[in-house]
Amino acid sequence: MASVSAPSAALAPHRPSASAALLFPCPYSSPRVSPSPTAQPRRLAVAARAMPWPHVLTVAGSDSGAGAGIQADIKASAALGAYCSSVITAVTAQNTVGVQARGPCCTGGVRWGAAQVKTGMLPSAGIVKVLCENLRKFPVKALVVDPVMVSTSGDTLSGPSTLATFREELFPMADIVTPNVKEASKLLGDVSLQTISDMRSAAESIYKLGPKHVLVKGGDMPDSTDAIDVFFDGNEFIELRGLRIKTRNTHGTGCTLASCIAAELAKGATMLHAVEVAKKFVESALYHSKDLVIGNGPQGPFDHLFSLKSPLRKMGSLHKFNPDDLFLYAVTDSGMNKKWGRSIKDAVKAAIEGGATIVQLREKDTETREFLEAAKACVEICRSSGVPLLINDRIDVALACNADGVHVGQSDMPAWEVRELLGPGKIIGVSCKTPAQAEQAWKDGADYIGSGGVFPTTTKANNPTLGFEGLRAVCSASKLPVVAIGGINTGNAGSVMELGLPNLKGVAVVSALFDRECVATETRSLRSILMNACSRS
Ligand SMILES: Cc1ncc(COP(=O)(O)OP(=O)(O)O)c(N)n1
Ligand SMILES: Cc1ncsc1CCOP(=O)(O)O
Ligand SMILES: [Mg+2]
Repeated sequence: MASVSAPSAALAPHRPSASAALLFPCPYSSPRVSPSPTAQPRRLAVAARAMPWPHVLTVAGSDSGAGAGIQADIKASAALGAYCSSVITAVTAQNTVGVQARGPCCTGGVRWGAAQVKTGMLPSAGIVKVLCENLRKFPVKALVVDPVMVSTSGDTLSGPSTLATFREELFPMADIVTPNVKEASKLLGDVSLQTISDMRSAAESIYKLGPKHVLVKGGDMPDSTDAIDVFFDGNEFIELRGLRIKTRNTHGTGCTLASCIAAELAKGATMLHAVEVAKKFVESALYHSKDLVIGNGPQGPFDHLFSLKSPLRKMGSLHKFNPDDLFLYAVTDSGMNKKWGRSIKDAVKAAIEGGATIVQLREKDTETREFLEAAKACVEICRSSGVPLLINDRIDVALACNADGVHVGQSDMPAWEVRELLGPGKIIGVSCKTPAQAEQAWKDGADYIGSGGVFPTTTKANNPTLGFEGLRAVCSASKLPVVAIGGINTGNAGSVMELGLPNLKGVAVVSALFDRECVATETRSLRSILMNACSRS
Protein backbone atom coordinates (compact mmCIF):
# COMPACT_ATOMS: atom_id res chain seq x y z
CA MET A 1 0.00 0.00 0.00
CA ALA A 2 1.38 3.41 -0.87
CA SER A 3 2.24 5.62 2.07
CA VAL A 4 -0.08 8.45 2.88
CA SER A 5 0.50 12.15 3.11
CA ALA A 6 0.43 12.86 6.86
CA PRO A 7 -3.19 12.17 7.60
CA SER A 8 -4.57 13.34 10.89
CA ALA A 9 -5.34 10.68 13.52
CA ALA A 10 -8.94 10.69 12.47
CA LEU A 11 -7.84 9.97 8.93
CA ALA A 12 -5.35 7.18 9.63
CA PRO A 13 -5.73 4.71 6.78
CA HIS A 14 -7.81 1.72 7.55
CA ARG A 15 -5.99 -1.37 6.26
CA PRO A 16 -8.29 -4.33 6.47
CA SER A 17 -6.79 -7.80 6.80
CA ALA A 18 -7.56 -10.19 4.00
CA SER A 19 -10.39 -11.75 5.99
CA ALA A 20 -11.78 -8.42 7.07
CA ALA A 21 -11.48 -7.03 3.56
CA LEU A 22 -14.56 -5.23 2.41
CA LEU A 23 -16.78 -7.79 0.78
CA PHE A 24 -19.54 -6.66 -1.44
CA PRO A 25 -21.58 -9.76 -2.19
CA CYS A 26 -24.46 -7.67 -3.48
CA PRO A 27 -26.93 -8.12 -0.64
CA TYR A 28 -29.43 -6.29 -2.82
CA SER A 29 -29.74 -8.84 -5.60
CA SER A 30 -32.95 -10.88 -5.79
CA PRO A 31 -33.29 -13.54 -3.08
CA ARG A 32 -33.07 -17.12 -4.26
CA VAL A 33 -36.21 -19.12 -3.63
CA SER A 34 -36.03 -22.89 -3.31
CA PRO A 35 -38.12 -24.57 -5.99
CA SER A 36 -40.62 -26.36 -3.76
CA PRO A 37 -44.01 -26.88 -5.44
CA THR A 38 -45.85 -25.77 -2.32
CA ALA A 39 -44.04 -22.45 -2.36
CA GLN A 40 -45.30 -21.69 -5.87
CA PRO A 41 -48.28 -19.40 -5.10
CA ARG A 42 -46.27 -17.28 -2.66
CA ARG A 43 -43.37 -17.04 -5.06
CA LEU A 44 -45.66 -15.80 -7.78
CA ALA A 45 -47.17 -13.24 -5.44
CA VAL A 46 -43.72 -11.94 -4.52
CA ALA A 47 -42.66 -11.85 -8.16
CA ALA A 48 -45.74 -9.86 -9.11
CA ARG A 49 -44.84 -7.15 -6.57
CA ALA A 50 -41.12 -7.12 -7.28
CA MET A 51 -39.87 -3.80 -8.62
CA PRO A 52 -36.29 -3.84 -9.86
CA TRP A 53 -34.42 -0.93 -8.31
CA PRO A 54 -31.73 0.53 -10.58
CA HIS A 55 -28.45 -0.01 -8.77
CA VAL A 56 -25.16 1.87 -8.94
CA LEU A 57 -22.06 0.74 -7.06
CA THR A 58 -19.59 3.53 -6.56
CA VAL A 59 -15.94 2.70 -5.98
CA ALA A 60 -14.53 6.03 -4.86
CA GLY A 61 -13.11 8.16 -2.08
CA SER A 62 -15.00 9.68 0.83
CA ASP A 63 -15.19 13.49 0.98
CA SER A 64 -15.63 14.61 4.57
CA GLY A 65 -17.14 17.84 3.24
CA ALA A 66 -19.80 15.75 1.48
CA GLY A 67 -19.81 17.77 -1.74
CA ALA A 68 -17.91 15.27 -3.88
CA GLY A 69 -16.76 11.65 -3.74
CA ILE A 70 -18.88 8.85 -2.31
CA GLN A 71 -21.22 11.34 -0.67
CA ALA A 72 -21.98 13.10 -3.98
CA ASP A 73 -22.37 9.74 -5.73
CA ILE A 74 -25.01 8.57 -3.26
CA LYS A 75 -26.95 11.84 -3.41
CA ALA A 76 -26.80 12.06 -7.22
CA SER A 77 -27.91 8.45 -7.72
CA ALA A 78 -30.73 8.89 -5.21
CA ALA A 79 -31.89 12.09 -6.93
CA LEU A 80 -32.23 10.16 -10.19
CA GLY A 81 -34.02 7.24 -8.55
CA ALA A 82 -31.16 4.73 -8.33
CA TYR A 83 -29.90 2.88 -5.28
CA CYS A 84 -26.21 3.55 -4.61
CA SER A 85 -23.97 1.22 -2.66
CA SER A 86 -20.33 2.00 -2.04
CA VAL A 87 -16.77 0.76 -1.77
CA ILE A 88 -14.58 3.39 -0.13
CA THR A 89 -11.08 3.50 -1.61
CA ALA A 90 -9.74 6.48 0.30
CA VAL A 91 -10.67 8.88 3.03
CA THR A 92 -10.11 12.59 2.56
CA ALA A 93 -10.44 15.57 4.85
CA GLN A 94 -11.90 18.39 2.77
CA ASN A 95 -13.84 21.56 3.15
CA THR A 96 -14.72 24.51 0.96
CA VAL A 97 -11.07 25.63 1.01
CA GLY A 98 -9.54 22.44 -0.37
CA VAL A 99 -8.20 18.98 0.50
CA GLN A 100 -6.32 18.94 3.82
CA ALA A 101 -5.45 15.24 4.08
CA ARG A 102 -5.99 11.94 2.34
CA GLY A 103 -5.35 8.28 3.00
CA PRO A 104 -6.08 5.02 1.18
CA CYS A 105 -8.70 2.81 2.66
CA CYS A 106 -9.02 -0.65 1.24
CA THR A 107 -7.51 -2.72 -1.50
CA GLY A 108 -8.98 -6.15 -1.40
CA GLY A 109 -11.83 -8.50 -1.72
CA VAL A 110 -14.32 -6.25 -3.44
CA ARG A 111 -17.11 -8.27 -5.05
CA TRP A 112 -20.38 -7.12 -6.48
CA GLY A 113 -23.52 -8.24 -8.17
CA ALA A 114 -24.01 -7.25 -11.77
CA ALA A 115 -24.56 -3.57 -10.97
CA GLN A 116 -23.46 -0.52 -12.93
CA VAL A 117 -20.13 0.42 -11.42
CA LYS A 118 -18.89 4.00 -11.27
CA THR A 119 -15.30 4.63 -10.25
CA GLY A 120 -13.95 7.84 -8.75
CA MET A 121 -10.84 8.44 -6.69
CA LEU A 122 -8.52 5.43 -6.97
CA PRO A 123 -5.53 6.67 -5.00
CA SER A 124 -2.87 4.14 -6.00
CA ALA A 125 -1.92 1.84 -8.84
CA GLY A 126 -2.39 -1.04 -6.37
CA ILE A 127 -6.04 -0.20 -5.83
CA VAL A 128 -6.64 0.16 -9.57
CA LYS A 129 -5.10 -3.27 -10.12
CA VAL A 130 -7.26 -4.92 -7.45
CA LEU A 131 -10.32 -3.25 -8.93
CA CYS A 132 -9.44 -4.49 -12.42
CA GLU A 133 -8.84 -8.02 -11.17
CA ASN A 134 -12.29 -8.00 -9.60
CA LEU A 135 -13.89 -6.51 -12.69
CA ARG A 136 -12.48 -9.39 -14.68
CA LYS A 137 -13.75 -11.94 -12.14
CA PHE A 138 -17.16 -10.42 -11.61
CA PRO A 139 -18.32 -8.69 -14.80
CA VAL A 140 -20.59 -5.70 -14.35
CA LYS A 141 -23.43 -4.33 -16.49
CA ALA A 142 -21.65 -1.08 -17.23
CA LEU A 143 -18.45 0.59 -16.06
CA VAL A 144 -18.31 4.37 -15.83
CA VAL A 145 -14.79 5.62 -15.12
CA ASP A 146 -14.32 9.14 -13.82
CA PRO A 147 -10.51 9.33 -13.93
CA VAL A 148 -10.20 11.50 -10.84
CA MET A 149 -6.72 12.95 -10.55
CA VAL A 150 -7.22 16.55 -9.57
CA SER A 151 -10.09 17.91 -7.47
CA THR A 152 -12.07 20.93 -8.67
CA SER A 153 -10.09 22.91 -6.07
CA GLY A 154 -6.88 21.93 -7.90
CA ASP A 155 -5.60 19.39 -5.33
CA THR A 156 -4.01 16.18 -6.61
CA LEU A 157 -6.05 13.11 -5.65
CA SER A 158 -4.18 10.34 -7.37
CA GLY A 159 -0.59 10.47 -8.42
CA PRO A 160 1.17 9.76 -11.71
CA SER A 161 1.80 6.11 -10.73
CA THR A 162 -1.88 5.35 -11.27
CA LEU A 163 -1.96 6.87 -14.76
CA ALA A 164 -0.34 3.95 -16.50
CA THR A 165 -2.67 1.49 -14.76
CA PHE A 166 -5.67 3.60 -15.77
CA ARG A 167 -4.55 3.57 -19.37
CA GLU A 168 -3.46 -0.04 -19.60
CA GLU A 169 -5.89 -1.92 -17.38
CA LEU A 170 -8.97 0.09 -16.43
CA PHE A 171 -9.84 2.06 -19.58
CA PRO A 172 -10.05 -0.99 -21.87
CA MET A 173 -12.85 -2.33 -19.65
CA ALA A 174 -14.78 0.93 -19.42
CA ASP A 175 -18.06 1.72 -21.14
CA ILE A 176 -17.28 5.41 -20.75
CA VAL A 177 -14.39 7.50 -19.42
CA THR A 178 -15.20 11.08 -18.36
CA PRO A 179 -12.05 13.21 -17.95
CA ASN A 180 -12.15 16.97 -17.60
CA VAL A 181 -9.68 18.89 -19.77
CA LYS A 182 -6.96 18.84 -17.10
CA GLU A 183 -7.30 15.09 -16.65
CA ALA A 184 -7.46 14.46 -20.40
CA SER A 185 -4.26 16.48 -20.76
CA LYS A 186 -2.47 14.49 -18.02
CA LEU A 187 -3.65 11.19 -19.48
CA LEU A 188 -2.13 12.17 -22.82
CA GLY A 189 1.25 13.29 -21.46
CA ASP A 190 0.41 16.92 -20.64
CA VAL A 191 -0.79 17.90 -24.13
CA SER A 192 -2.25 21.38 -24.33
CA LEU A 193 -6.05 21.49 -24.65
CA GLN A 194 -7.25 24.98 -25.55
CA THR A 195 -10.00 24.55 -28.12
CA ILE A 196 -12.96 22.33 -28.97
CA SER A 197 -10.87 20.84 -31.74
CA ASP A 198 -8.18 19.92 -29.12
CA MET A 199 -10.91 18.31 -27.02
CA ARG A 200 -12.02 16.24 -30.02
CA SER A 201 -8.46 15.03 -30.64
CA ALA A 202 -8.12 14.19 -26.94
CA ALA A 203 -11.39 12.24 -26.99
CA GLU A 204 -10.17 10.27 -29.99
CA SER A 205 -6.78 9.51 -28.40
CA ILE A 206 -8.40 8.36 -25.15
CA TYR A 207 -10.88 6.25 -27.16
CA LYS A 208 -7.89 4.45 -28.67
CA LEU A 209 -6.96 3.28 -25.16
CA GLY A 210 -10.02 1.03 -25.22
CA PRO A 211 -13.18 2.51 -23.64
CA LYS A 212 -16.41 2.29 -25.65
CA HIS A 213 -17.20 6.00 -25.22
CA VAL A 214 -15.34 9.11 -24.08
CA LEU A 215 -16.69 12.36 -22.68
CA VAL A 216 -14.15 15.18 -22.44
CA LYS A 217 -15.68 17.80 -20.15
CA GLY A 218 -15.01 21.40 -21.05
CA GLY A 219 -16.36 23.08 -17.92
CA ASP A 220 -12.89 24.46 -17.18
CA MET A 221 -12.18 25.73 -20.70
CA PRO A 222 -11.30 29.42 -20.63
CA ASP A 223 -13.28 32.10 -22.51
CA SER A 224 -16.41 30.10 -23.12
CA THR A 225 -19.91 31.33 -22.44
CA ASP A 226 -21.27 27.78 -22.74
CA ALA A 227 -20.13 24.67 -20.89
CA ILE A 228 -19.23 22.46 -23.85
CA ASP A 229 -18.40 18.76 -23.50
CA VAL A 230 -17.25 16.53 -26.35
CA PHE A 231 -18.74 13.04 -26.58
CA PHE A 232 -17.13 10.43 -28.83
CA ASP A 233 -18.40 6.92 -29.55
CA GLY A 234 -15.72 5.88 -32.00
CA ASN A 235 -17.67 7.18 -35.02
CA GLU A 236 -19.16 10.52 -34.27
CA PHE A 237 -18.19 13.55 -32.17
CA ILE A 238 -21.11 15.25 -30.47
CA GLU A 239 -20.73 18.65 -28.83
CA LEU A 240 -23.00 18.88 -25.81
CA ARG A 241 -23.68 22.48 -24.92
CA GLY A 242 -24.94 23.59 -21.54
CA LEU A 243 -25.37 26.89 -19.77
CA ARG A 244 -22.36 28.06 -17.78
CA ILE A 245 -23.86 28.82 -14.38
CA LYS A 246 -22.09 31.57 -12.44
CA THR A 247 -21.63 30.17 -8.94
CA ARG A 248 -18.89 29.27 -6.45
CA ASN A 249 -20.71 26.02 -5.68
CA THR A 250 -19.11 23.72 -8.22
CA HIS A 251 -17.38 21.22 -5.93
CA GLY A 252 -18.29 17.65 -6.90
CA THR A 253 -19.59 18.27 -10.43
CA GLY A 254 -17.39 15.54 -11.96
CA CYS A 255 -18.38 12.85 -9.44
CA THR A 256 -22.02 13.83 -9.82
CA LEU A 257 -21.98 13.72 -13.60
CA ALA A 258 -20.41 10.24 -13.66
CA SER A 259 -22.84 8.91 -11.03
CA CYS A 260 -25.79 10.31 -12.95
CA ILE A 261 -24.55 8.58 -16.10
CA ALA A 262 -24.35 5.30 -14.17
CA ALA A 263 -27.82 5.85 -12.67
CA GLU A 264 -29.37 6.52 -16.08
CA LEU A 265 -27.64 3.46 -17.56
CA ALA A 266 -29.04 1.43 -14.66
CA LYS A 267 -32.49 2.73 -15.65
CA GLY A 268 -31.95 1.44 -19.18
CA ALA A 269 -30.86 4.59 -21.05
CA THR A 270 -28.53 4.54 -24.03
CA MET A 271 -25.10 6.02 -23.37
CA LEU A 272 -25.77 9.31 -25.21
CA HIS A 273 -29.09 9.80 -23.47
CA ALA A 274 -27.53 8.98 -20.09
CA VAL A 275 -24.84 11.62 -20.70
CA GLU A 276 -27.41 14.20 -21.79
CA VAL A 277 -29.60 13.67 -18.73
CA ALA A 278 -26.54 13.73 -16.47
CA LYS A 279 -25.35 17.02 -17.95
CA LYS A 280 -28.79 18.55 -17.59
CA PHE A 281 -28.97 17.36 -13.99
CA VAL A 282 -25.65 18.99 -13.09
CA GLU A 283 -26.68 22.20 -14.84
CA SER A 284 -30.01 22.28 -12.99
CA ALA A 285 -28.42 21.47 -9.62
CA LEU A 286 -25.83 24.25 -10.09
CA TYR A 287 -28.54 26.67 -11.14
CA HIS A 288 -30.74 25.95 -8.13
CA SER A 289 -27.76 26.09 -5.74
CA LYS A 290 -26.04 29.12 -7.20
CA ASP A 291 -26.76 31.40 -4.24
CA LEU A 292 -26.45 28.88 -1.39
CA VAL A 293 -23.68 29.49 1.13
CA ILE A 294 -21.88 26.89 3.20
CA GLY A 295 -18.32 27.36 4.50
CA ASN A 296 -15.92 30.27 3.87
CA GLY A 297 -13.74 28.80 1.14
CA PRO A 298 -13.75 29.66 -2.53
CA GLN A 299 -15.57 26.54 -3.61
CA GLY A 300 -18.80 25.22 -2.10
CA PRO A 301 -20.94 22.12 -2.60
CA PHE A 302 -24.24 22.21 -4.46
CA ASP A 303 -27.62 20.76 -3.65
CA HIS A 304 -28.20 17.41 -5.36
CA LEU A 305 -31.68 17.22 -3.90
CA PHE A 306 -32.83 20.59 -5.22
CA SER A 307 -35.97 19.07 -6.71
CA LEU A 308 -37.25 18.16 -3.23
CA LYS A 309 -37.32 21.85 -2.35
CA SER A 310 -38.84 22.98 -5.57
CA PRO A 311 -41.93 20.96 -6.32
CA LEU A 312 -42.74 23.18 -9.28
CA ARG A 313 -39.54 22.19 -11.02
CA LYS A 314 -39.99 18.48 -10.93
CA MET A 315 -37.56 16.06 -12.52
CA GLY A 316 -40.21 15.00 -15.04
CA SER A 317 -39.08 17.58 -17.54
CA LEU A 318 -35.34 17.08 -17.24
CA HIS A 319 -35.22 15.56 -20.69
CA LYS A 320 -33.19 17.58 -23.06
CA PHE A 321 -35.03 19.63 -25.69
CA ASN A 322 -34.92 17.87 -29.03
CA PRO A 323 -35.20 20.29 -32.00
CA ASP A 324 -36.82 17.51 -34.05
CA ASP A 325 -39.84 17.83 -31.76
CA LEU A 326 -40.69 21.04 -33.66
CA PHE A 327 -41.67 18.98 -36.73
CA LEU A 328 -45.44 19.22 -36.31
CA TYR A 329 -46.22 21.84 -33.72
CA ALA A 330 -49.92 22.00 -32.76
CA VAL A 331 -51.00 25.33 -31.20
CA THR A 332 -54.48 25.38 -29.62
CA ASP A 333 -57.07 28.17 -29.79
CA SER A 334 -59.89 28.44 -27.27
CA GLY A 335 -62.29 30.10 -29.72
CA MET A 336 -61.87 27.38 -32.34
CA ASN A 337 -62.30 24.53 -29.88
CA LYS A 338 -65.46 26.16 -28.47
CA LYS A 339 -66.80 26.64 -31.99
CA TRP A 340 -66.41 22.90 -32.68
CA GLY A 341 -67.71 21.91 -29.23
CA ARG A 342 -64.58 20.24 -27.92
CA SER A 343 -62.57 20.72 -24.72
CA ILE A 344 -58.90 21.77 -24.73
CA LYS A 345 -58.05 18.32 -23.43
CA ASP A 346 -59.89 16.53 -26.25
CA ALA A 347 -58.30 18.81 -28.80
CA VAL A 348 -54.82 17.99 -27.49
CA LYS A 349 -55.58 14.26 -27.37
CA ALA A 350 -56.72 14.33 -30.97
CA ALA A 351 -53.67 16.28 -32.15
CA ILE A 352 -51.37 13.76 -30.48
CA GLU A 353 -53.35 10.89 -31.94
CA GLY A 354 -52.81 12.43 -35.39
CA GLY A 355 -49.05 12.68 -34.83
CA ALA A 356 -48.33 16.16 -33.40
CA THR A 357 -44.77 16.20 -32.07
CA ILE A 358 -45.14 19.16 -29.67
CA VAL A 359 -48.18 21.02 -28.32
CA GLN A 360 -48.66 24.62 -27.20
CA LEU A 361 -51.70 25.76 -25.23
CA ARG A 362 -52.47 29.22 -26.59
CA GLU A 363 -55.57 30.13 -24.65
CA LYS A 364 -56.06 33.86 -25.01
CA ASP A 365 -59.66 33.93 -23.79
CA THR A 366 -59.77 31.17 -21.20
CA GLU A 367 -60.14 32.14 -17.52
CA THR A 368 -57.01 31.40 -15.49
CA ARG A 369 -58.57 28.71 -13.31
CA GLU A 370 -60.10 26.86 -16.23
CA PHE A 371 -56.83 27.25 -18.18
CA LEU A 372 -54.80 25.78 -15.31
CA GLU A 373 -57.13 22.79 -14.87
CA ALA A 374 -57.01 22.07 -18.59
CA ALA A 375 -53.23 22.55 -18.62
CA LYS A 376 -52.78 20.01 -15.80
CA ALA A 377 -54.88 17.46 -17.69
CA CYS A 378 -52.91 18.13 -20.89
CA VAL A 379 -49.57 17.73 -19.06
CA GLU A 380 -50.66 14.23 -18.08
CA ILE A 381 -51.75 13.33 -21.60
CA CYS A 382 -48.60 14.75 -23.18
CA ARG A 383 -46.24 13.18 -20.68
CA SER A 384 -47.74 9.75 -21.15
CA SER A 385 -47.27 10.14 -24.92
CA GLY A 386 -43.75 11.59 -24.69
CA VAL A 387 -44.87 14.84 -26.39
CA PRO A 388 -43.60 18.11 -24.85
CA LEU A 389 -46.28 20.59 -23.74
CA LEU A 390 -45.63 24.33 -23.78
CA ILE A 391 -47.77 27.19 -22.52
CA ASN A 392 -48.21 30.39 -24.52
CA ASP A 393 -47.43 33.66 -22.67
CA ARG A 394 -48.36 32.47 -19.16
CA ILE A 395 -45.25 31.64 -17.12
CA ASP A 396 -47.40 31.33 -13.98
CA VAL A 397 -49.59 28.67 -15.56
CA ALA A 398 -46.53 26.84 -16.92
CA LEU A 399 -44.98 26.72 -13.43
CA ALA A 400 -48.21 25.70 -11.74
CA CYS A 401 -48.89 22.77 -14.08
CA ASN A 402 -45.19 21.84 -14.45
CA ALA A 403 -45.34 22.15 -18.24
CA ASP A 404 -42.23 21.44 -20.28
CA GLY A 405 -41.82 25.09 -21.19
CA VAL A 406 -43.33 28.30 -22.54
CA HIS A 407 -43.55 30.25 -25.77
CA VAL A 408 -43.20 34.04 -25.56
CA GLY A 409 -43.30 36.82 -28.13
CA GLN A 410 -41.60 40.19 -28.43
CA SER A 411 -44.19 41.91 -26.25
CA ASP A 412 -44.27 39.18 -23.58
CA MET A 413 -41.84 38.68 -20.68
CA PRO A 414 -38.24 38.73 -22.02
CA ALA A 415 -36.82 35.26 -22.53
CA TRP A 416 -33.93 35.78 -20.08
CA GLU A 417 -36.41 36.63 -17.32
CA VAL A 418 -38.45 33.57 -18.25
CA ARG A 419 -35.25 31.50 -17.98
CA GLU A 420 -34.60 32.95 -14.51
CA LEU A 421 -38.05 31.85 -13.43
CA LEU A 422 -38.18 28.44 -15.08
CA GLY A 423 -34.56 27.35 -14.64
CA PRO A 424 -32.42 25.58 -17.22
CA GLY A 425 -34.46 22.37 -17.50
CA LYS A 426 -37.44 23.90 -19.34
CA ILE A 427 -38.01 24.67 -23.01
CA ILE A 428 -38.31 28.32 -24.04
CA GLY A 429 -39.47 29.42 -27.48
CA VAL A 430 -39.40 33.04 -28.70
CA SER A 431 -41.22 34.61 -31.66
CA CYS A 432 -38.77 36.44 -33.97
CA LYS A 433 -39.39 38.34 -37.14
CA THR A 434 -35.88 39.74 -37.67
CA PRO A 435 -32.27 38.53 -37.55
CA ALA A 436 -31.60 40.90 -34.61
CA GLN A 437 -34.43 39.35 -32.60
CA ALA A 438 -33.08 35.89 -33.43
CA GLU A 439 -29.63 36.87 -32.12
CA GLN A 440 -31.18 38.27 -28.94
CA ALA A 441 -33.28 35.13 -28.36
CA TRP A 442 -30.10 33.04 -28.47
CA LYS A 443 -28.31 35.40 -26.05
CA ASP A 444 -31.30 35.24 -23.71
CA GLY A 445 -31.06 31.46 -23.45
CA ALA A 446 -34.04 30.44 -25.63
CA ASP A 447 -34.19 26.92 -27.07
CA TYR A 448 -35.97 27.64 -30.35
CA ILE A 449 -37.48 30.41 -32.45
CA GLY A 450 -41.00 30.65 -33.91
CA SER A 451 -40.96 32.77 -37.06
CA GLY A 452 -43.89 34.14 -39.02
CA GLY A 453 -46.49 34.78 -40.26
CA VAL A 454 -45.08 33.09 -43.24
CA PHE A 455 -48.46 33.42 -44.98
CA PRO A 456 -51.35 35.78 -44.19
CA THR A 457 -53.49 34.61 -41.29
CA THR A 458 -56.61 35.74 -39.48
CA THR A 459 -55.74 33.81 -36.29
CA LYS A 460 -53.43 36.57 -35.01
CA ALA A 461 -54.49 40.16 -35.56
CA ASN A 462 -52.05 42.79 -36.82
CA ASN A 463 -49.37 40.28 -37.59
CA PRO A 464 -47.23 41.30 -40.57
CA THR A 465 -46.56 38.60 -43.15
CA LEU A 466 -42.86 37.74 -43.55
CA GLY A 467 -43.09 35.52 -46.61
CA PHE A 468 -40.38 33.05 -47.56
CA GLU A 469 -37.75 35.80 -47.75
CA GLY A 470 -38.37 36.98 -44.20
CA LEU A 471 -38.33 33.40 -42.94
CA ARG A 472 -35.09 32.71 -44.81
CA ALA A 473 -33.45 35.80 -43.28
CA VAL A 474 -34.40 34.75 -39.73
CA CYS A 475 -33.28 31.16 -40.31
CA SER A 476 -29.89 32.18 -41.70
CA ALA A 477 -29.24 34.49 -38.76
CA SER A 478 -30.46 32.08 -36.12
CA LYS A 479 -28.15 29.85 -34.09
CA LEU A 480 -31.30 28.19 -32.76
CA PRO A 481 -33.71 25.79 -34.47
CA VAL A 482 -36.70 27.49 -36.06
CA VAL A 483 -40.35 26.57 -36.52
CA ALA A 484 -42.38 28.42 -39.16
CA ILE A 485 -45.84 29.75 -38.23
CA GLY A 486 -48.71 31.69 -39.79
CA GLY A 487 -51.25 30.58 -42.38
CA ILE A 488 -49.67 27.14 -42.79
CA ASN A 489 -51.98 24.36 -43.95
CA THR A 490 -52.02 21.11 -45.91
CA GLY A 491 -51.87 23.09 -49.16
CA ASN A 492 -48.66 25.03 -48.47
CA ALA A 493 -46.77 23.17 -45.68
CA GLY A 494 -44.79 21.12 -48.23
CA SER A 495 -43.46 24.28 -49.89
CA VAL A 496 -42.21 25.59 -46.52
CA MET A 497 -40.23 22.43 -45.76
CA GLU A 498 -38.95 22.28 -49.33
CA LEU A 499 -37.17 25.61 -48.79
CA GLY A 500 -34.49 23.26 -47.43
CA LEU A 501 -33.36 25.66 -44.67
CA PRO A 502 -31.12 23.52 -42.44
CA ASN A 503 -32.34 24.85 -39.09
CA LEU A 504 -36.03 25.02 -40.10
CA LYS A 505 -37.27 22.04 -38.16
CA GLY A 506 -41.02 22.14 -38.73
CA VAL A 507 -44.28 24.06 -38.89
CA ALA A 508 -46.57 25.41 -36.17
CA VAL A 509 -50.24 25.39 -37.00
CA VAL A 510 -53.43 26.65 -35.36
CA SER A 511 -56.47 26.91 -37.64
CA ALA A 512 -55.53 24.19 -40.12
CA LEU A 513 -55.77 21.71 -37.23
CA PHE A 514 -58.21 23.19 -34.73
CA ASP A 515 -60.63 25.13 -36.95
CA ARG A 516 -61.61 21.83 -38.53
CA GLU A 517 -64.11 19.13 -37.64
CA CYS A 518 -61.65 16.28 -37.09
CA VAL A 519 -58.37 17.38 -35.51
CA ALA A 520 -56.78 13.90 -35.66
CA THR A 521 -57.48 13.50 -39.38
CA GLU A 522 -56.12 16.96 -40.22
CA THR A 523 -53.00 16.38 -38.13
CA ARG A 524 -52.43 13.02 -39.81
CA SER A 525 -52.72 14.54 -43.32
CA LEU A 526 -50.39 17.39 -42.43
CA ARG A 527 -47.86 14.98 -40.98
CA SER A 528 -47.78 12.85 -44.09
CA ILE A 529 -47.35 15.97 -46.28
CA LEU A 530 -44.44 17.12 -44.12
CA MET A 531 -42.79 13.71 -44.22
CA ASN A 532 -43.10 13.55 -48.02
CA ALA A 533 -41.71 17.07 -48.37
CA CYS A 534 -38.74 16.24 -46.15
CA SER A 535 -37.96 13.08 -48.06
CA ARG A 536 -37.94 15.16 -51.29
CA SER A 537 -35.74 18.03 -50.06
C1 LIG B 1 -44.40 28.44 -32.22
C2 LIG B 1 -44.95 29.80 -32.07
N1 LIG B 1 -44.40 30.79 -32.76
C3 LIG B 1 -44.89 32.04 -32.62
C4 LIG B 1 -45.92 32.31 -31.75
C5 LIG B 1 -46.43 33.70 -31.54
O1 LIG B 1 -46.14 34.15 -30.23
P1 LIG B 1 -46.40 35.69 -29.88
O2 LIG B 1 -45.62 36.48 -30.86
O3 LIG B 1 -46.15 35.94 -28.46
O4 LIG B 1 -47.93 35.85 -30.17
P2 LIG B 1 -49.11 35.14 -29.39
O5 LIG B 1 -49.12 33.71 -29.78
O6 LIG B 1 -48.88 35.29 -27.93
O7 LIG B 1 -50.31 35.84 -29.86
C6 LIG B 1 -46.47 31.24 -31.07
N2 LIG B 1 -47.48 31.39 -30.23
N3 LIG B 1 -45.97 30.00 -31.23
C1 LIG C 1 -49.68 32.78 -33.19
C2 LIG C 1 -49.14 33.27 -34.46
N1 LIG C 1 -47.95 33.90 -34.51
C3 LIG C 1 -47.61 34.28 -35.72
S1 LIG C 1 -48.79 33.87 -36.85
C4 LIG C 1 -49.74 33.15 -35.67
C5 LIG C 1 -51.04 32.52 -35.93
C6 LIG C 1 -50.94 31.19 -36.58
O1 LIG C 1 -52.21 30.65 -36.75
P1 LIG C 1 -52.66 29.91 -38.07
O2 LIG C 1 -51.90 28.64 -38.12
O3 LIG C 1 -54.14 29.67 -37.88
O4 LIG C 1 -52.39 30.82 -39.21
MG1 LIG D 1 -47.29 35.95 -26.78
